[in-house]
Amino acid sequence: KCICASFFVLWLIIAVSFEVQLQEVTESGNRSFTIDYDNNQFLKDGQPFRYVSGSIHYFRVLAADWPDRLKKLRMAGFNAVQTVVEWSTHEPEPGNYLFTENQDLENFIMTAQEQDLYVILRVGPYICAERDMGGLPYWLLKLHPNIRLRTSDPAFLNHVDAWMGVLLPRIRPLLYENGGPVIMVQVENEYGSSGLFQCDYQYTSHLRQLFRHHLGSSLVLFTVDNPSGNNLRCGKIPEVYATVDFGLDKDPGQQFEQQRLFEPRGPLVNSEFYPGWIDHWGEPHHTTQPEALVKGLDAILALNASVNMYMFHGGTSFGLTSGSNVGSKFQSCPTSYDYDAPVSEAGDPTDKYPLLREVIGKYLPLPHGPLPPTSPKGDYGKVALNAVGSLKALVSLLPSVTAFWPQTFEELGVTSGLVIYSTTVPMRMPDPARLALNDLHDRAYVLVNGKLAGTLAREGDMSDLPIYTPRHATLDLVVESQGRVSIGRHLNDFKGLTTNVTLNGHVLMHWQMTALPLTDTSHLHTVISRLPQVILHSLTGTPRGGLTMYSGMFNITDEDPHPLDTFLKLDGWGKGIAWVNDFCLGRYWPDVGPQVTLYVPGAVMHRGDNTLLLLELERAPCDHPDSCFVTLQNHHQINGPTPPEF
Ligand SMILES: CCCC/N=C1\SC[C@@H]2[C@H](O)[C@H](O)[C@@H](O)CN12
Repeated sequence: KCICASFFVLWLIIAVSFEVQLQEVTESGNRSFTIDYDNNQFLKDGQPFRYVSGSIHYFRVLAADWPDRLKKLRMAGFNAVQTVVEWSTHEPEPGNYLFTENQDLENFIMTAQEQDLYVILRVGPYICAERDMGGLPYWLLKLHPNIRLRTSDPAFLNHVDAWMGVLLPRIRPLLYENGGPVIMVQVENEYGSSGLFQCDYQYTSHLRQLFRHHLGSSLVLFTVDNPSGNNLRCGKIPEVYATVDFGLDKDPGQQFEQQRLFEPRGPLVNSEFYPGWIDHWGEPHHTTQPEALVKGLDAILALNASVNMYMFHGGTSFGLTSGSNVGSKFQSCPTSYDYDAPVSEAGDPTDKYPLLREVIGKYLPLPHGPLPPTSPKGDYGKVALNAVGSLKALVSLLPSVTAFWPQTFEELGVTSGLVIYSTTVPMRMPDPARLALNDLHDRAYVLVNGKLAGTLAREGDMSDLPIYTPRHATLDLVVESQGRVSIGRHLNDFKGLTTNVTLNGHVLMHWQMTALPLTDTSHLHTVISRLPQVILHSLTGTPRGGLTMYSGMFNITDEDPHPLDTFLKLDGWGKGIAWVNDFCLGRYWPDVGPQVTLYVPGAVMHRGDNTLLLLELERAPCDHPDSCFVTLQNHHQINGPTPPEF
């Protein structure tokens, strides 16, 4: 009798406990994801939950490859994916919203759910991420030249409200409580840590209210800041959970002590644990040792913390979307966003991958199944190229603008690409005359009467180029944007000639400006198709083959239903932009590295004839037709030699 009574009491306790938990979950008939401040943990449906997340940015991977990359994240033992949402990707021009194909954010989120992953969204509006202007659309500078970005400036907030009024209603149905995988949403990005030196609490509080209005009151909102100095003091938003970010060189215990100063209770969270770091053109590729990475992750997980690895898979800044930084000098970011991540830019598991799965397996149940293999790569060999026209000849077919003073890219309505600024030297100058661009953003090729006289760079001395200018000489400045600064006080990084140009101290006026927006090839195709009219001009822009368009064809006869990923090797080429079919692969600059190949996803090619287009700005190995080629090879080279003089 005693035993029966004990069993009954035990059963009763279990039943009541289960009922209480079920009550929590189904009280409002919804699922729940909350913070348990009493036990310093997350609760999912009332049960303790810890996430081990990896960052994959959907806009740095083709939609065709999302299932593969997300599956690799899950099979590595991670249970969540984190991505930033890039405003400029979805609204390239005011009111022009893109949410399809490679910009189909909802599809990415639902694909993650299909791969048994929760989703953590960092919706900005500012995201940093080494993107052009930190993900903010360039047209904010066009519409409001004096705008104060990332503040409560109405010129900024009005557009933020409109953008979030489009984005957040798309996200609400995908929240965990509504049946979707989205468990948390981040407000802004490192607001206290990204060198703004302004703590506009009106701005950050406005964002909190805006997010609550669109996403409801129960969603976990969070911020992230580097936990040094006063960062968290400036970045913490009342009623929004503060998390930190730090790399494997830091002691997790000490870093989380900083978080505890602002969140005395609640889960420990490292929102960005780095397996690599930012690369810049002309610097060595940053890497970390697998053992150190695993040891660092183990130490974080042993503290029962939740963590996101930034990046799990970095992918590629296709097109001209990569940003830049301004430290001691201007530093532009390469097209590859490999980040020495556990899954390489081309989507292959690295030697870090199995080690991470092993350490995560100490804390979370691992999915069963074979580890993903390295995918085969295409070796399509040499592609012969021919010059199709000098840039100057091509540009002569485009509409231009005249103005007294030089205008910026933004004033001309150019997101990214080139602007050719032309003027006539008004008077006879002593030879040589000193050309000064004063504030060049970012790189300029200087031509006098159509002949290259020199190159000026923002990271160099742009204020003293000796040139020989006959009377009434034509001065052309081919100016390239290398990506807007993505962090800090230089975020409003206007591109082009942002101040006056002087020659021996004389201010040059009366400029003709021709924009060459380079976001896709449809524009260039139109121009090139009118080639016969410009064939009279010299085919190449400079004696070394720079400032010239080159085109070639390659045929893919794989029996494979689709072409294989491959890598574009540009031996002997200098610096430029490459397209395959109508897809802009991005900038190349093998002259300075560290990447000397461009990743070419199989999804941008097709069986049969494919076109390859290069806009080469500096030099081409085309003195002889036999040497004028590039190679599509089966391996990537992203830590190539960096010349000391760069
Ligand atoms: C204290 C300076 C912190 C700068 N933050 C960086 S540099 C690399 C990474 C990415 O930009 C990421 O988008 C940022 O959130 C954090 N971070």
